Amino acid sequence: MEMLNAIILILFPIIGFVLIFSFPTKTLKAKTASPSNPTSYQLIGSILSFNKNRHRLLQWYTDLLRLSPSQTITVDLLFGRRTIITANPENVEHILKTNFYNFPKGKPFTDLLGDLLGGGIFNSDGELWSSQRKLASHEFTMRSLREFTFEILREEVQNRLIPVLSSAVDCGETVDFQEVLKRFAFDVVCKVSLGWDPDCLDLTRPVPELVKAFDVAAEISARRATEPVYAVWKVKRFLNVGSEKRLREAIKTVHLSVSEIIRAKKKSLDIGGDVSDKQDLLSRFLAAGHGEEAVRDSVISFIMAGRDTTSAAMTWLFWLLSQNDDVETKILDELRNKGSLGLGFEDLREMSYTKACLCEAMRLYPPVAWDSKHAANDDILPDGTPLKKGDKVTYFPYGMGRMEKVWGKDWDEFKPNRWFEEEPSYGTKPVLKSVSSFKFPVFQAGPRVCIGKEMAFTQMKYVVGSVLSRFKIIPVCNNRPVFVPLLTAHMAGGLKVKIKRREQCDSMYI
Ligand code: HEM
Repeated sequence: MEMLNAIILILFPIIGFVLIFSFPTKTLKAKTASPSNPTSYQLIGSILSFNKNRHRLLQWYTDLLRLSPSQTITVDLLFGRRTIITANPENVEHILKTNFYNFPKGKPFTDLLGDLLGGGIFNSDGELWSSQRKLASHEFTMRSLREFTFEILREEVQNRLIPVLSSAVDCGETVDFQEVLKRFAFDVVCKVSLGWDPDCLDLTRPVPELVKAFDVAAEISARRATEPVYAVWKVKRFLNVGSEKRLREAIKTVHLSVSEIIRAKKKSLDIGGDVSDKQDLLSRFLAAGHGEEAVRDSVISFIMAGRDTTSAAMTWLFWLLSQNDDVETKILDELRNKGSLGLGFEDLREMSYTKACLCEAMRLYPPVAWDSKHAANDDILPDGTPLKKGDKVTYFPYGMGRMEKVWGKDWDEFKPNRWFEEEPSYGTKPVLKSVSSFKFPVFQAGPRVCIGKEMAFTQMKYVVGSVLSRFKIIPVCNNRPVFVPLLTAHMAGGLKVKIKRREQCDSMYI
């Protein structure tokens, strides 16, 4: 086996080199728009251009989409799957809603995450997806889940997040705020999904093995998609070498740990258990009679979907606020009118300015930068772009948030006011605009819209409000941070900050 590994490892780059350089490649070529010709740009055979831009795909695609008359491009790579990338809201509506059944995630996508997520809701199509969606949607509309989640948030913020930040103030430490928010979100999503507390917000303790395993598994699974030749990761997986070997080990840790938690939960449910033990998603799925493996896949999907998304959005918002004092002051004004005993559920509903800030941060830095489906049959997008069965079709929230045609000339400004019907003025209750989810598909849209959207806003408003009313967050470095996409986006190198206590803290709330 060792010998075989060595032979393939030597042969693979050679074969790759020959494949890439033995075919003529063309650089970007614009097609003239006409009714019979799609109004999209086409990149033909340009594996070299792809490779050259591999480290800056977000920017490359965004620039090309701006040049395209209908904000749609077609990438045709030699040996690769044809990919259509769109930032056009009408196309997005067609893909995510109007012709939803023609755009499943598809096997090429579910293969990438299949080892980790199995047939969980996040990684399935058809009947397998639909039955999980029905059950989960039912649970997510239940008041009991909302109350349970809010209680978890309150505990995690009051007993862990605030003390961690207070101690950083007292010691004058520099803190990686992205890491703090990630650990916070992991605790919350595990408590909601599994009824299990990983207790990882304590920065003095090493990151728990399960958290590390989730990080490794998510990162390597996502990197599979960026291999220029799709088969590379499959060969590595077959041989169990390199990153695929690390992935296999990480997935084993995740599966074993979650299975152990499920067995313990089943035992506690069998013997009656405490009622508070039964409010998490795991207990709800077990009560619905699903098998152990199906439940395991489902809860892992929820953890994956809910763990880094909220922390990514908040990390970027805190950075944007540090650059926009006037916006931060307006959030503080909104908080000033809230009760003295901490934020309540009703207070959160009224925090429309904070919600606008979150939306504006996610417009520029969406936690899920792009997302792909695969055409089940030939089709034509509303802008005239033809699709063949099997084509990869990507809608692109990152590019959409940066299109003048979608957001106007001031698209690059951080302007929460754009989310209101009218400029909010002091003393009046601002009304949020209803913005099409196909223009802002940060939570996806249509039948597969993010199931945790409301939970996410509750969590983010609660954290932003609780932190800002007590502390000023000051980045130690003034450079613009780098946005890294992967499965969920993050800030390269984290967000290193100093934290100051606000003087008026006591007069706001505890
Ligand atoms: C800012 C926070 C969040 C953002 C931006 C976000 C975004 C998204 C997006 C873009 C999708 C579609 C992904 C795809 O189909 O490939 C999705 C799906 C999903 N999200 Fe979220 N999400 C967030 C928070 C959460 C939270 C907190 C949870 C739950 C704990 C959650 C649960 C899910 C689930 C279960 C799905 C799969 C839905 C389905 O396929 O039917 N999300 N989310």
